[in-house]
Amino acid sequence: MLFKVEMDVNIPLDYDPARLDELKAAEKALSQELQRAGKWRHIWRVAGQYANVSIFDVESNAELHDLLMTLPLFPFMDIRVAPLCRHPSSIHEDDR
Ligand SMILES: O=C(O)CC1=CCC(=O)O1
Repeated sequence: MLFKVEMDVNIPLDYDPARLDELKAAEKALSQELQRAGKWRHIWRVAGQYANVSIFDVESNAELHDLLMTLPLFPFMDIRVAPLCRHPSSIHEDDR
């Protein structure tokens, strides 16, 4: 199942910079692990914003929920999720 996930990151201005660096490093490591596993298909920075648009490929709504909850930056994120399905004009056979 494919989902568009929009993540806005809002870090408090007085948050400890060293702790923030740790969280960002952990977030990057987990994101890249999930990308290698094929679960996190795409991640794009939204220009001019501390935000991304991502495409996830997971088995269920519950798997997506559990995965998003494990993100180290989850406590600082506003997340919007939209389910995706194949567009009838798509030429990509592997789109589902
Ligand atoms: O910087 C972001 O958009 C938040 C984020 C998600 C995965 C990652 O590595 O950073």
